[in-house]
Amino acid sequence: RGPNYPPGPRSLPVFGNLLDLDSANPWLTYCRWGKQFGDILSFKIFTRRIVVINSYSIAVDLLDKRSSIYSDRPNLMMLDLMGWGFSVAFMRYADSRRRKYRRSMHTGLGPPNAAAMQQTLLQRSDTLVRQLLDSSEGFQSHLVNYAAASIMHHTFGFTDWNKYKYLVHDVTLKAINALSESVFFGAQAVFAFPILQMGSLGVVNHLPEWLPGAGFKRIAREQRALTSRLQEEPMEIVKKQMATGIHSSSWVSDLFEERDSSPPGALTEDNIKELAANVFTGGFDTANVIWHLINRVVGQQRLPDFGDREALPYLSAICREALRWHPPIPLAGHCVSETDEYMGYEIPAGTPVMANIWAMTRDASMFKDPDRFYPERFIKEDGSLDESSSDFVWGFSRRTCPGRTFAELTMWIAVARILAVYNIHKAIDSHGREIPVKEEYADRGLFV
Ligand code: HEM
Repeated sequence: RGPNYPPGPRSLPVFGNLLDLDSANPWLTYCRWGKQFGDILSFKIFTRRIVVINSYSIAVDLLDKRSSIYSDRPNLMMLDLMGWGFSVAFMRYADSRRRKYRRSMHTGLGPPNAAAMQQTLLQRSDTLVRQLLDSSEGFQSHLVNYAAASIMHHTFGFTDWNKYKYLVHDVTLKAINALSESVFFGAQAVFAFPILQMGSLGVVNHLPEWLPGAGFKRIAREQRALTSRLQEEPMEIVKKQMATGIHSSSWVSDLFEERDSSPPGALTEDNIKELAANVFTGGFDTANVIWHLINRVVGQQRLPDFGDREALPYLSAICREALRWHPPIPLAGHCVSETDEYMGYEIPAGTPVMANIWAMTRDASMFKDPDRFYPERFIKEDGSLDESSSDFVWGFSRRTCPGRTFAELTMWIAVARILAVYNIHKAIDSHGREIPVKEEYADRGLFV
């Protein structure tokens, strides 16, 4: 008898449970298994065992309380080959850059830098509201552009969207889409490619490109070209602008100035480049949340700004509910770095552990009538906002989202201003009936 792993479905000899998975919505398969096997379960992709956590309380027990061993990520050679080695999201826990970058992101994108972020977002949301008036059909692309332009503005100081939008559409989004389409057909898919687990670069490099299944070499080459552009090009522009003294101050220009004054531990130029690329590639899911706005109108004489945030808890509740109802990252994949025991089960070192955030959002004991979009659930009896009950949508403990404050501000001001100016209602079909809003994932972000 093998070790006492968490229970799970029977698996086939070669594929394991690969064929059982709904590859577009694996969290739904995990929910189904959860009903059968409990809130902690395990299954196999080929020979690789994966643990899934379906409940918030178990996620807290393991990912929070034992975070020193549950904050790793799997070793994915393929990502390095594709040039994604800069990404904090994929970095191993012990990587010395990880803590440095997270600390710096907290300074640049967290509460300490709220005033600068708010300044940027007021300008960008103003543009968004105007663009929606010019052409409301392009609603979704306006939102993507708003999220991207805000990040570009804050990070690099690029205010002229038309001039720099190629960096988003021709470089960054292409890199993200290619990664999620060609390699990630579901977060667990990375575990499905045994080749991704291969610890040896040498082997990958020696496979001829024409070999069936070796198409990843071509993908990797194309990806490397894009990931290198997305790291180099904006940085070169900022450096040139700084050299000629015409730059607008930005997070990156501040980091360069800090580096030049050389305090101990300052980031190197390579660090700054990688850090900026993290932010640039991290922010796009924000747009999807705003997209899921539902019909509620706030009457205002003027456009709301950040000073109104305290006084408008219902707006914050709408943002919270949008994130709960449709979490942009439905699965957070951690990896356990030491063998652990939980509830009598063994979880061997190196096992990927998936937190099924989507399942937690549908837990009726935490959220009554969980499929209903109902912002009021976040308003307490005294009218104030319930601040914490859905924080898990930002992930867990040492790997929680470092872009949270930036994303929350980006969403809040866009939602506030759109609702202040426009009536939003459900689309109407040809018979004049409302088309219900479906909770579904149209495209796949990096983690989905
Ligand atoms: C609505 C918007 C967003 C949501 C819901 C979200 C949610 C998440 C979640 C669930 C994780 C995984 C946490 C875990 O593994 O436990 C994550 C990681 C991450 N997010 Fe976000 N995020 C959003 C926007 C952003 C933005 C705007 C940025 C950057 C500007 C960003 C940068 C990152 C990075 C770098 C990581 C990896 C952290 C690590 O592995 O240590 N995210 N995010």
